[in-house]
Amino acid sequence: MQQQTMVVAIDGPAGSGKSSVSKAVARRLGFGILDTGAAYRALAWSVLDAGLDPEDAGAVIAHLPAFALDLGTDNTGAIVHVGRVDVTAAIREPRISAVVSAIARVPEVRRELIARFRVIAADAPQAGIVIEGRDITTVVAPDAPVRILLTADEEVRIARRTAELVGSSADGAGEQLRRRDRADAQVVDFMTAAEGVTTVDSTHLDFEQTVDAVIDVIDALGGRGFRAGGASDQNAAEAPTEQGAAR
Ligand SMILES: Nc1ncnc2c1ncn2[C@@H]1O[C@H](COP(=O)(O)OP(=O)(O)O)[C@@H](O)[C@H]1O
Ligand SMILES: Nc1ccn([C@@H]2O[C@H](COP(=O)(O)OP(=O)(O)O)[C@@H](O)[C@H]2O)c(=O)n1
Repeated sequence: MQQQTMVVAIDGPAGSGKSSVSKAVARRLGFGILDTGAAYRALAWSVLDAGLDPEDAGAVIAHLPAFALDLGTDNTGAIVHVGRVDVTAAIREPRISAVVSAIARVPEVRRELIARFRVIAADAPQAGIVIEGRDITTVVAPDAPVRILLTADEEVRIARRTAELVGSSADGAGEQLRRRDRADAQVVDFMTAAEGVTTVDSTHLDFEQTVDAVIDVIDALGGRGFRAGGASDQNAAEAPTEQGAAR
């Protein structure tokens, strides 16, 4: 990862608020965003679109060279294209959530997408970028100056995710989220903070409070100073290890 681009790395389970909170944080700081989950989802979409079986790792790997991903970093709502098709909305459909973990567990897929993430982050036009996913703090950008694990209790995450869905797509959303977390956790540990990673628990925080808690961590680590001049103008304070957890 080129360090000219200030990186804020955020990991967490499904429904913890990674993409919505990251976007709001990025908007406040004038940073870009990189939603890595959107890339895995776009690959799942592309595999289905090509009529391939997402459980067939060999077929998925063979499909990678043809996978023309264009992942925007604009913090007002990153657009996702596969080739010329805008898949921004389609990749959120339950049929994609149902198969994405099978694709994301293939090591060759992870290697390829991580390489693409590094290029996108390094080429981002903004001074900084918030990269969010499952393995950002540990694998994609372990040297990022700001690394955060965003968590919330499972019932709260399910309630937030279900509230977004309408009608029949809400049915079974909780069970699907649980199943996906279980499958994903076999590949990377995103439930416990790695060394040097600050936990923000949003269980008892509303959306704005969560955004504030993340910004507080960034400020405590001197991350905001990168905004103006490309280098931190604050002394990196000792990072808090827990933020935002109401007690
Ligand atoms: N602290 C919070 N309080 C209430 N709702 C939240 C909070 N954080 C996120 N949300 C909402 O929860 C839903 C899931 O968030 P999302 O950003 O999609 O999570 P993730 O990207 O981790 O799966 C969204 O509707 C979002 O607006
Ligand atoms: N860094 C990442 C990000 C996502 N993923 C995979 O991509 C899927 C979709 O990620 P997402 O972040 O869009 O999921 P939500 O948390 O938004 O529900 C996850 O369920 C993982 O299987 C991953 O393996 N590694």
